[in-house]
Amino acid sequence: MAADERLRRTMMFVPGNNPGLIKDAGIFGVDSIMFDLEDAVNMNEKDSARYLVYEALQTFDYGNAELVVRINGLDTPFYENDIKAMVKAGIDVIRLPKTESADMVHELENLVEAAEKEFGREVGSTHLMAAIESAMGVVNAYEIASASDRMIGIALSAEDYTTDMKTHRYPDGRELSYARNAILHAARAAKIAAFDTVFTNLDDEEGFIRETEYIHQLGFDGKSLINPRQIAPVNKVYQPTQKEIINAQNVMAAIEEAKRKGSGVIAMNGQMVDRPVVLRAERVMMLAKANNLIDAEGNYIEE
Ligand SMILES: CC(C)(COP(=O)(O)OP(=O)(O)OC[C@H]1O[C@@H](n2cnc3c(N)ncnc32)[C@H](O)[C@@H]1OP(=O)(O)O)[C@@H](O)C(=O)NCCC(=O)NCCSC(=O)C[C@@](O)(CC(=O)O)C(=O)O
Ligand SMILES: [Mg+2]
Repeated sequence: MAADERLRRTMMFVPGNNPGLIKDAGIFGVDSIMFDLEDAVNMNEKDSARYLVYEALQTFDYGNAELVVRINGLDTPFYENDIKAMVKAGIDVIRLPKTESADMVHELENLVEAAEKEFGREVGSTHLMAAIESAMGVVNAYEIASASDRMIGIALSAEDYTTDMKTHRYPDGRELSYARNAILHAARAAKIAAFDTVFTNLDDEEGFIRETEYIHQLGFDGKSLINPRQIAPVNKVYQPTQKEIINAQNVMAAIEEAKRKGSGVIAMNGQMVDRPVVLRAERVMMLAKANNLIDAEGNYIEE
């Protein structure tokens, strides 16, 4: 699947030092599995965690999930070995933590390219994403997002970000308002995905759903998660309604008719249907398919 055609509603952290969680990470139906070599792993376990994740990538079948690894930061002694091992293992995406500038993305990209050549991987096949965890990262969000053709997304990391901003996380999320909007605009301008931050109170399901509805409304592609219990609520929020699916089907049919008539625009029930409307309809159909709401012919399946 091309990197930009994927749904990325759910990207779940899996601590790289926990063999049990690593082994079972594929059973929950998450869109992207993110093995963590950074903050979930103690300093004295950095080498063993890297080895564990490398072996897991050789051994286990994670189905259609996109495989992501969060490497250690560029200010640590670990990141070069992380990059080499993960590229050698054929990881889909490397997530750089605490990204503050385009230069950091360039440094990562150069090392990834060298590793691809060293281990016989196709140059350009390893995609990149950046976690934005500071005021400097937010200010430079667009230059980070557009720093490389390999970039598939940028993510807000609110735990470190709120610390950098000398605040903390509140239930209403107002402290994240500027960062969310800046990151979303940077991602959209660079035509890559935008991921909202983790929600760390596993017992506050209501608060989690409220936050997910809010970031869905803003336009985020999805969220970073810490636990499988968070997958189903996100998918539910991102699930299109029957009305939206039927409208999307009608849009697709209308634009086909327009094409037959040699036009890129047509009216449907008095509403203009053009390229942006079609792109939105295509995304609705993609989400409907992912939620098993349409059959192979694209017909709505009654629940
Ligand atoms: C929180 C808890 C200990 C709770 O465990 P509990 O066991 O109590 O949970 P339960 O619900 O009972 O688990 C039910 C079943 O699922 C299994 N299960 C649970 N979690 C699973 C999982 N993640 N992957 C696969 N499997 C899983 C479990 O083993 C059990 O399996 P079983 O026993 O067979 O039934 C656990 O979830 C966990 O460790 N989470 C990951 C934490 C983590 O990675 N933090 C670092 C990333 S954030 C960060 O760094 C901040 C950031 O950098 C972020 C940014 O950059 O975006 C920033 O600055 O903001
Ligand atoms: Mg962090």
